Amino acid sequence: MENKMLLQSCCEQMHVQLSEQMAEQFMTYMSLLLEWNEKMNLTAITEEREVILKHFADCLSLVPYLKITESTKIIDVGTGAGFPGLPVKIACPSVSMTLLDSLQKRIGFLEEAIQSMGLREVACVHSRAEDGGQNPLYREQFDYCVSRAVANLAVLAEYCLPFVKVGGTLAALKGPDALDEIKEAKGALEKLGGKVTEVIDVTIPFTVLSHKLIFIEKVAPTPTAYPRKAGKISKNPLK
Ligand SMILES: C[S@@+](CC[C@H](N)C(=O)[O-])C[C@H]1O[C@@H](n2cnc3c(N)ncnc32)[C@H](O)[C@@H]1O
Repeated sequence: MENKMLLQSCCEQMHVQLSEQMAEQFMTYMSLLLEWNEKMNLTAITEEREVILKHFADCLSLVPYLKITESTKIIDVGTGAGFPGLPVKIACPSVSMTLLDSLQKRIGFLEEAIQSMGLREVACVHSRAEDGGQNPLYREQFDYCVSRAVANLAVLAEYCLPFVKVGGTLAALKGPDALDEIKEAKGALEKLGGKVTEVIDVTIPFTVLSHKLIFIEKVAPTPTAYPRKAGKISKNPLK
């Protein structure tokens, strides 16, 4: 199946609205991703079909579960080459999206991709989550924090929940061990002001691949002691 048709078909199956313009933006994103990937390590996925299924469709599986308004602000922590933040932004153009990563060279790629796709209201931030979460510009400023493949849930929650407003949500794309991670993160979530509200199983169309979407509501402000300084969080995860 031709690339654009494959993406459109995935979106139909996942109940994601995809206009012709959005489909074109995804094709631009894919070309740039594969071109830049020859010069720097952005993704281990190098086949176009796999990019569509394992990156684009995988990330777009979040979209039907997000409550988007004209003023929704989202941050993607540990975005890498823009996943899941850029697919979400393309599919939900009204959101204000912040893409945060600690690696400067990935930010260079993101800036070119955003410009080439003509996206507005996307900010790229070169920062560790540990620093960004203590910065008043970003702390408790977002309706959603989204994240994929960055850390186990106890560590991820400390990276991400400080960015989320009370009443907002951390949405994490997780693999098959998600339920064990939730159990292990129970104490961390309580300390950080988070509460798991929903876990959804998703199968990526045209594949046997599945993942879990974990939704964690921010039910109380995160104490100012969190996030702790770089290094401390992953060495000594909250219990
Ligand atoms: C395995 S990659 C995943 C990238 C992307 N989320 C995806 O799903 O393709 C992990 C990314 O998280 C970033 N990262 C790891 N720890 C981080 C931290 N403490 N603060 C900010 N970014 C971090 C890395 O630089 C890397 O780009």
